[in-house]
Amino acid sequence: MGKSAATPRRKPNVLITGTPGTGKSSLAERVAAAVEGFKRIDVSQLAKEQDMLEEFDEELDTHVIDEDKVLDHMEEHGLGGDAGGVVVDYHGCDLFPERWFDLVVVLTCDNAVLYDRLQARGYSDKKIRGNVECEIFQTLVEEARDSYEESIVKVCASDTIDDMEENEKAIVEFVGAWKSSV
Ligand SMILES: Nc1ncnc2c1ncn2[C@@H]1O[C@H](COP(=O)(O)OP(=O)(O)OP(=O)(O)O)[C@@H](O)[C@H]1O
Repeated sequence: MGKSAATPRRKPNVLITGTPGTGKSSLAERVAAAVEGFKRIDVSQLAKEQDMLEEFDEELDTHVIDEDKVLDHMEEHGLGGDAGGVVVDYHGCDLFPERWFDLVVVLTCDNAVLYDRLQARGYSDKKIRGNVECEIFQTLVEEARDSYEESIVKVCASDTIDDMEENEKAIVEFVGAWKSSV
């Protein structure tokens, strides 16, 4: 993964996105554990903990986050300053300011593998179908490419534990190679 030094951040900020179940939380946890001083923000978890949820969306079978509140909170807690060193994971990417991130990793997964993972979570058939369709249509890949500069968007397979280890290694290397522009 190439280095981008367009910002004065001392450490890069990394966004991990992808369809639910592709492995964002698992990878973000590993990265945060592997890089000293790196902080993780799981956006869904944050919205729940800080009571920043809007109504329950019956159609999507999930809570909708209050984006304005979540973004303000994130800006104040690490994304707004020059320190950097935040790894964020969320199943969306077009809500965040483009300037926040130096690397955007989109995880993808084989449809059958994803189906099994979501079924193992006890999701309804409808919710599984919705998410697998999201993966088939490569919705998050397109959203990331529409929202961020092409050179910082990396699409990575996340089918196996080997993939996860490889993705972790690539992100850790990217962070290690980072040099601030000031
Ligand atoms: N690359 C992988 N290889 C094998 N299993 C994986 C991989 N990535 C994730 N898993 C497993 O798949 C399940 C879902 O992973 P995880 O919770 O990290 O996904 P997620 O993308 O963060 O989902 P959500 O958006 O719903 O939070 C977990 O049981 C995890 O252990």
